[in-house]
Amino acid sequence: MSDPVLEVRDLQTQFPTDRGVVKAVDGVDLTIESGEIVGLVGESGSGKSVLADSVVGIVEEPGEIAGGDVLFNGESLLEMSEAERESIRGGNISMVFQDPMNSLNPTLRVGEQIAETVRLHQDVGESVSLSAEMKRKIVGAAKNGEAWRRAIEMLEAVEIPEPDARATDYPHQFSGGMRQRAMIAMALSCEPDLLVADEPTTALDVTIQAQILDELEGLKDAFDTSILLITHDLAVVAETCDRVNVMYAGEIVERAETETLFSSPEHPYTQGLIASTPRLEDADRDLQPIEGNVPDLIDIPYACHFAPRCPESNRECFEVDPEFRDVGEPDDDHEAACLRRGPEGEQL
Ligand SMILES: Nc1ncnc2c1ncn2[C@@H]1O[C@H](COP(=O)(O)OP(=O)(O)OP(=O)(O)O)[C@@H](O)[C@H]1O
Ligand code: NI
Repeated sequence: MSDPVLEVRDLQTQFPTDRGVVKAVDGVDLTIESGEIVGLVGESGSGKSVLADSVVGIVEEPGEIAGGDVLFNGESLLEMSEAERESIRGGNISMVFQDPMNSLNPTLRVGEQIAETVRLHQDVGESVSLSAEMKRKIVGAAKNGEAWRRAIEMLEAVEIPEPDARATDYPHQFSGGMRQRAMIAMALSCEPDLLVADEPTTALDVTIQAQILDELEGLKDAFDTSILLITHDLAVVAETCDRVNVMYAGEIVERAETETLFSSPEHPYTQGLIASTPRLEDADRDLQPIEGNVPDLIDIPYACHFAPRCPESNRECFEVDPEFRDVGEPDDDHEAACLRRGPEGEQL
């Protein structure tokens, strides 16, 4: 089997502060195989964005990766020279954010920005990973020597109506949904192997959100891009992802295929998240919020970070670090890090 597109190993990302070291990512493992959409879900403050930033190499100073590794197509991003990392960031890994205004330049026409990305990052003639149809279009555009043409094709690919005309608009002339599409177009214009999308639809209304997620799935196939999709919205995960990682207070606590995770969640935190989420199947059921809050990530003094909020925790949970164990059906590839779960006899 080929290397996974992304392999995060025992990653630690920390921020020194006056009050102590914030361990925002505290020993995370995460893998994305080629062609997968993998969800990363968890409450606000659990470390999802810091994990995403670590993967893309844009952790804000004075934050730093204090341990572990990030492998991209089998190669350590942390061992590369800054120049090599830059080149990967420019072409092989792209990121989209919640607020497209952070990525779009307000003073440049949308088409120009995408064309600029095309010019900077890619020799279009060498593109190999696209679907035949997309390739015909794009290579066709390249033959005309027109990054601009390609920018329009990209806008068309993300279903911006009248892309020829809209390419000459400035970002503020686009609706929120169109800006988000434009940003996705820009991110995909360099044909990345991996797209890291941090809450890409959170600011949008539900209908537009659903359309964009649909498109993202289509684009994943057309461009052969794997996606790490970060959200605190379980409904988004349920609709879009192949597999899900649940993150809590700097750690991954459960991972499974999406269907499995929703039909038989194992970790008490995941169960709590699902029980507190309104937009899943049986909308009528009573919502049960998880009591308490995500802890301050400085020096959490107990072993399982969820123990104080967990309805099932006992003394061991505060004292013994929970390792990942297989849970659920034997062939399910379903793991949870909870002392109270796992094979009979191993549970505390
Ligand atoms: N620059 C920073 N300096 C200090 N602490 C930080 C910094 N950036 C993030 N953190 C801390 O890291 C923790 C994780 O934050 P992060 O933004 O990754 O959470 P999140 O899961 O993405 O939440 P949300 O769903 O609200 O986006 C938080 O406790 C946050 O305060
Ligand atoms: Ni975030």
